[in-house]
Amino acid sequence: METLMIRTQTGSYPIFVGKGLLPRADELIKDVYSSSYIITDSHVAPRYLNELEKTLRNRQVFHYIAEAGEQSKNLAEYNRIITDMLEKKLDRNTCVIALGGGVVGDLAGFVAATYLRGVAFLQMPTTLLAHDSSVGGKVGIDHALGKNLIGAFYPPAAVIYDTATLETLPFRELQSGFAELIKHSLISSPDFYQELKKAIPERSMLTPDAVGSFLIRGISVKAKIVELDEHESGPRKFLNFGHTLGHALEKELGFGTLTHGEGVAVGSLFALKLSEAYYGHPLPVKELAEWYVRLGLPTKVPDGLTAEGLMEQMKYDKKNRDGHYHFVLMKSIGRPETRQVPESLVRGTLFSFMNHMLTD
Ligand SMILES: NC(=O)c1ccc[n+]([C@@H]2O[C@H](COP(=O)([O-])OP(=O)(O)OC[C@H]3O[C@@H](n4cnc5c(N)ncnc54)[C@H](O)[C@@H]3O)[C@@H](O)[C@H]2O)c1
Ligand SMILES: O=C(O)C(=O)C[C@@H](O)[C@H](O)[C@H](O)COP(=O)(O)O
Ligand SMILES: [Zn+2]
Repeated sequence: METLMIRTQTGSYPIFVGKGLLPRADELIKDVYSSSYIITDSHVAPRYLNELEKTLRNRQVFHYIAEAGEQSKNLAEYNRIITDMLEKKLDRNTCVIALGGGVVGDLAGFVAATYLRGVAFLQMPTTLLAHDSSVGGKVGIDHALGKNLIGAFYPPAAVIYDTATLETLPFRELQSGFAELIKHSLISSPDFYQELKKAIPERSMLTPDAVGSFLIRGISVKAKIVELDEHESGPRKFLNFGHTLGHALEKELGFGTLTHGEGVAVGSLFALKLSEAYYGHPLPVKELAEWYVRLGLPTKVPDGLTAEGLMEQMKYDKKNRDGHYHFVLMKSIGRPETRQVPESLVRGTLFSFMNHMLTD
């Protein structure tokens, strides 16, 4: 097991990473609560819920199983969970445990942040993508008008990441999580990016064991940025690289159609194209696109979407200010910057991005 401590101005918490941690959850959770309330989903529950419940046998343990998928990250599901907790008369000495991927983590975290004005929260991630989502305290739900528009910063008391759970992850979810790991490499260092590309050049090499060796590195990139700027007034925005278009694609296609990582992959290519247009020098867009193709990740805006629809949707991005688009751009790999980008440049680059193959 490896342990990373994340220390911010508002507190600190451990991130435990290793195989076989699920049965050790009770030992790793230091505090004792009157009740544990596990929030999980319909794919994770049959595999891991029983195992977790058994380890928490000394407490009153409840669970809630949401339908798997992004469609559950909304106000209706949030309301059902809060109602269930209230009906069970759970008090403030309750610990909400998120057992699952980023959807469960974001939803359960928002429940924990708001139930009786806040109760303890624990993250137990089970997807590769959740190496990102379980760390840093961003919790929230989607609104019909856009992604993650309702939420809070609410750090967990601990993250317990049993990487053995990645063995049962569908391959598409491994690809999706890998896109966020690539993002962590892109925003941090050309060396990390090249090492990752060399180790996992294509889909047949993308296995839980292969990514396992880079997990701590990815988590460390995230943790260091969060330590500097927990509430996203500055450098934390870099973690949002590729998300402006990515989130718009997820929403416009209908939540759950594209995985989050697939959106981030296409969004990252667009952000690089926009960076080329903004700075006026070439960047390795084709190289990244070719890597995504070998990994089986998308590189294009899916058919059926319009540039104007996406321009409109990107207006909901939380980085924007005073009606202007703000993007995370890349001067070169490992050198992200947040910039206000003129609407005409965003529109022109988007039209061209939608009408040309990057890999030609
Ligand atoms: N809070 C943050 O900082 C942050 C960061 C990145 C992404 N996110 C959010 O995370 C969400 C995406 O997370 P995700 O990709 O983990 O999606 P997810 O939670 O929907 O999980 C993906 C799929 O895998 C299944 N699954 C999970 N663990 C499994 C396992 N071990 N074995 C078999 N199946 C398993 C789930 O049931 C689901 O069908 C998005 O809503 C995104 O916005 C949040
Ligand atoms: O932790 C962050 O900060 C991130 O931006 C990480 C992203 O990968 C993640 O998808 C996050 O949920 C996006 O946040 P949002 O503020 O753009 O909704
Ligand atoms: Zn993300």
